[in-house]
Amino acid sequence: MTDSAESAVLEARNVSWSVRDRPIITDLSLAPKPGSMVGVLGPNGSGKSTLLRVMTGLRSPSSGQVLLDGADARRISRKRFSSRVAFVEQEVSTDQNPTVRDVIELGRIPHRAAWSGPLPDDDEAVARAAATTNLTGRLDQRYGTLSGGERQRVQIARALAQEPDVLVLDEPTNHLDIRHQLDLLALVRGTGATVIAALHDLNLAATYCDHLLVLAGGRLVTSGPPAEVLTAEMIASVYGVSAEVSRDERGVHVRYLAG
Ligand SMILES: Nc1ncnc2c1ncn2[C@@H]1O[C@H](COP(=O)(O)OP(=O)(O)OP(=O)(O)O)[C@@H](O)[C@H]1O
Repeated sequence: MTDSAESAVLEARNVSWSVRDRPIITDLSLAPKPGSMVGVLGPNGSGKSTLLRVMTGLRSPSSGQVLLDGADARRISRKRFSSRVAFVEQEVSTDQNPTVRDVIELGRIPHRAAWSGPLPDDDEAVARAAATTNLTGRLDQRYGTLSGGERQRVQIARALAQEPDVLVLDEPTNHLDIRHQLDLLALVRGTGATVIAALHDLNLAATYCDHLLVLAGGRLVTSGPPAEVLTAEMIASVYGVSAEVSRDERGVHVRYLAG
C-alpha cells in the first residue's frame, strides 16, 4: 500500500538526512494510503524521529523529497503545510506558563488569518478536541502542573484542534497507562486522518496499524502489513530479542521470551 504514491497526501520519496556527514536516515520512502495508520518501528536511535521530522518539514532532507498532495513540500508555506499536517513530538517543553486551553488553541493558528484572534470556529474546534481527549474539565489548568500522561493528551488535543489530514505522532503512547494507550490509538484511528506513528510496542502496532515500516541504523529493514512484518526472525535480528509470534483471527500477538 505504501507504493500507492499517487494517492498519498504526505509522502517521503527516497529521503536521507545526515548530520556532519554522518548518515542518520538513508533512502527511506513512505506513502501512506489516505486514512490508513502506519507504524514506524525500530530500536532506539534507528531514525524513527528523524524520519518523522523530515516528513513534517522540521528537517530538510539531504537528498530525496517530501511531497504534500504531490507537490514538493519546500514550495509550500509553513502555514499551509500545518493546516494539513499535525505533528506531536516526543517531548514538548515551553518557557511560558500556558493553560491547557492556550496549548490546544495553538492548533488553530494555521487556520487563522494573520493577526486574528480566536474566532467561534476556533473555540468550537478547541472544545471538540478537549472533549475527545477527556480534557474539558482541565482547560484552565496550567500545562506545567499536568502529569506526563495528561500533557501527552493535551498535545494530541492540540493536534486534533488543527483538524489535519495527516497526524504524525512520535511515540504517542509514551507516558500513558494501558487504558489511555488503547483509547488514544483508537481515537486517532477514528479521526479518519492518515496517521503515521513511531511506536515501540509491537502488540499495539499489530492491533492498530495497517502497515508497518521497520528501521535499523536509519535504513529500511522491512515493511508491509503487521502479519507479514512481525516475525520472530525480524524481532531477533532487529531488536536482539527472542519472541514467539502467534497469529489467530484477532491478529498477530508477540510474546517476548525472557533471557
Ligand atoms: N541533530 C543531531 N545531531 C547528531 N546526532 C543526531 C541528531 N539528530 C539525531 N541524531 C542521532 O541520530 C540517531 C537517530 O535518532 P532518532 O531520534 O531519529 O532515533 P529514534 O529511532 O527516534 O530513537 P528513540 O527510539 O530512542 O526515540 C541517533 O543516534 C541520534 O543520536
